[in-house]
Amino acid sequence: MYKKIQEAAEYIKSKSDIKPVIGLILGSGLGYIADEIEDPIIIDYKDIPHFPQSTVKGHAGKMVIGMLEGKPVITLKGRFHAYEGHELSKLVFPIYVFKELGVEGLVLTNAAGGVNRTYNPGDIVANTSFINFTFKNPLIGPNIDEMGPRFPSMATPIDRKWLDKIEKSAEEKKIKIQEGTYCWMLGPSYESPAEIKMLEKLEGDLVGMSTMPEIIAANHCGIKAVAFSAVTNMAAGILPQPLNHKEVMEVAERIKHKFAKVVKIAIKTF
Ligand SMILES: O=P(O)(O)O[C@@H]1C[C@H](O)[C@@H](CO)O1
Ligand code: HPA
Repeated sequence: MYKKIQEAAEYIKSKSDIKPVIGLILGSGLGYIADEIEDPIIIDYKDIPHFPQSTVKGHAGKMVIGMLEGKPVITLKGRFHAYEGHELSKLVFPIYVFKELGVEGLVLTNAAGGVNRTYNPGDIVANTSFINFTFKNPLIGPNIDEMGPRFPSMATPIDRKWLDKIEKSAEEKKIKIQEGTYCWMLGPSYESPAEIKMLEKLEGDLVGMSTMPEIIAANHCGIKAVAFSAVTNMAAGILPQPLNHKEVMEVAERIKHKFAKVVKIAIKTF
């Protein structure tokens, strides 16, 4: 696997002189943040050796490299989810490619359902802890020793000092960031109301179908990470209406200016 990571990284290096320090992964409907990158180099996933392909609406399948907030960044407009049928190790392939390219900080974003009843659609919530309700792990298989140890710690999944700086700066700009525990579910069906009741009892605050595998890989290979949810809907059963991906995309679109500000603060404060 390490050879494949190196080959992907070599291809990306051949396309851009920029050495990215921060990686961004943009969740459902959140890809617009990459449009603000200056002098962007855009690479199709299909051209990168061994890279998986995006199959979900709102995930463009393009890598964008350039400068944002004065820092060199590499961005994925579109991530990989287990429900698309990707092998679990493929979900985190880009994180290892980032590491190989020299990335030190990772900003993850996702669209999520609000389990915590104090949230509202449109809120931004920093993911401060994670519960794995898939009982699967992207590190299953031979360990990539060049990337990290067989048994990495998940004691501090996100970088608390970095998040403190982001929250302080957001507060000064009157942007509210809440905190919560993100529950990783497999999807692609949204949860049943009974599952959401279970998550509530277990003190989950957000529910989604991504992000945690990327957090695990970042912890494995020693990249500092922060993660933010756009609460696009209240989780199943909290409100009477059924959920749909169109609504998820619409709410992500509605809060795009606020969400983009948070991502830019994250880049600036790293
Ligand atoms: O990639 P993210 O986690 O932002 O996407 C969420 C989870 C599903 O892919 C989709 C469901 O609407 O949005
Ligand atoms: N559940 C799972 N994933 C999601 C949701 C949800 O309610 N909203 C956006 N992504």
